[in-house]
Amino acid sequence: MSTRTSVCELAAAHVLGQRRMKVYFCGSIRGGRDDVHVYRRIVQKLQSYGSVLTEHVSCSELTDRGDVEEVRGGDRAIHDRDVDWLHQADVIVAEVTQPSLGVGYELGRAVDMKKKILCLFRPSSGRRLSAMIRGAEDGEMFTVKDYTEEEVEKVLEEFFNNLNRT
Ligand SMILES: O=c1[nH]c(=O)n([C@H]2C[C@H](O)[C@@H](COP(=O)(O)O)O2)cc1CO
Repeated sequence: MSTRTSVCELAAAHVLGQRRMKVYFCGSIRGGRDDVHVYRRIVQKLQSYGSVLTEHVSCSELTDRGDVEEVRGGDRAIHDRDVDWLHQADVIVAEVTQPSLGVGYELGRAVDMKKKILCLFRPSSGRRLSAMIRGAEDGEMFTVKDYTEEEVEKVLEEFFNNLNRT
């Protein structure tokens, strides 16, 4: 079964046999935790579609030190765990308003893995999104969506409903 078929079928049913859709959520950690309340809202909504591999990114207790204390093996172990999760993921959702080297790296790796990707950006931040993210939009596998915090659940609903049709 191709990755695309699998994503569509999983999105349609939220489950396939015993397997729930796996979502990888990317959000800034060492890049700054200012938007953690938005990450929380996104992850709560994503959990209605499947299991979120990176729920820790949305935890308000997680500081900009990262989860080094929780993960034995330090930064190398965090990197290897997250790349492994990226391989497992059916879909990637990234909040890209707060610039983060780690999120940019994850997105580059996910493109290489031919994953379906949604990037969410809030223009109200006054920031201008990197051309390497905005310019990666391809109308199929890589989507960039400008949004306001109030409409975040609706934007996610639209994206996951469209996965059913593609
Ligand atoms: O402790 C961590 N745990 C972790 O899972 N990450 C991953 C998940 C996030 O989507 C992304 C954040 O990268 P950064 O820390 O450069 O902002 O990297 C990053 C760190 C710290 O860099």
